[in-house]
Amino acid sequence: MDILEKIVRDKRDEVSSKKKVLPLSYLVTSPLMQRASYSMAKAVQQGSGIIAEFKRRSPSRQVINQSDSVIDVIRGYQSAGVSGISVLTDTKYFGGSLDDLIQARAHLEIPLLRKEFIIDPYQIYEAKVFGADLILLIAAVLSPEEISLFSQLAHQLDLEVLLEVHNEDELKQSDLEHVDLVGVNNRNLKTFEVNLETSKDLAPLIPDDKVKISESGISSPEAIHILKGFGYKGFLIGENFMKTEAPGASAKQFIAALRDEN
Ligand SMILES: O=P(O)(O)OC[C@@H](O)[C@@H](O)c1c[nH]c2ccccc12
Repeated sequence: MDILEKIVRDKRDEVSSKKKVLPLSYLVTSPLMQRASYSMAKAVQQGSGIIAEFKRRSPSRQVINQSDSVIDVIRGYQSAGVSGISVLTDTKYFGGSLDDLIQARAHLEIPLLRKEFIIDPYQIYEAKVFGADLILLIAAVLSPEEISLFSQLAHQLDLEVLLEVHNEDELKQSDLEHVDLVGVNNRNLKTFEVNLETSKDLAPLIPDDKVKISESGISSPEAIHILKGFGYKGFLIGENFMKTEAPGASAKQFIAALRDEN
């Protein structure tokens, strides 16, 4: 069993326990379901394009940053001029939580992505209630039918959809009708290998009406410059900022360097 299969197996158990404690009917009737959302698709096209991630640890790197609080980091990111924020909500493998998402929401006026392994509609309602503006759907763990159903549900809840792919087959098999942004993950979630060529190779296969996002392993303004040449508008960056002393200040420097290049 590879790591992705393990994560998904644990996620199914987690979701089924949660439903017993907080039934879907409670989420659906929450007044928070009516909250207006920010558009990541618009934000990345109008701003720096950087989507900065709050990430304490990951299966490929046990300690990235265990000391900074979510509020300090995302406030720093926001004032650095990022277009949006991503918060991991998986606890077992990434050390995140829904509480991180709630805290982030309370301090942000820019789009917020719930970074999660979504395998059940329940988690999409959760994303809405706990403050996200968009959800991630990972093609490697969903059937084409699930991608279609989950993305329709997200739109009904006024959430945008970022569909993550990392090869041609995943892209071709996916129903993109209700997908707003297509993210190419440069990290293979099964082997953890990172290769920016993945973004370059898949770029021409992504339909023009989808906002292109390049995810993972991005550590220099030069890389962004190259990816922009392939049509990418958004850039999801976690470790490169989180592993430094001051993630917000690092993001600020990075964005200043980007502007200098243009
Ligand atoms: O820390 P990085 O290499 O900059 O990567 C960020 C983000 O792309 C990565 O955390 C990620 C991309 N897709 C995911 C799916 C699940 C968990 C995490 C991820």
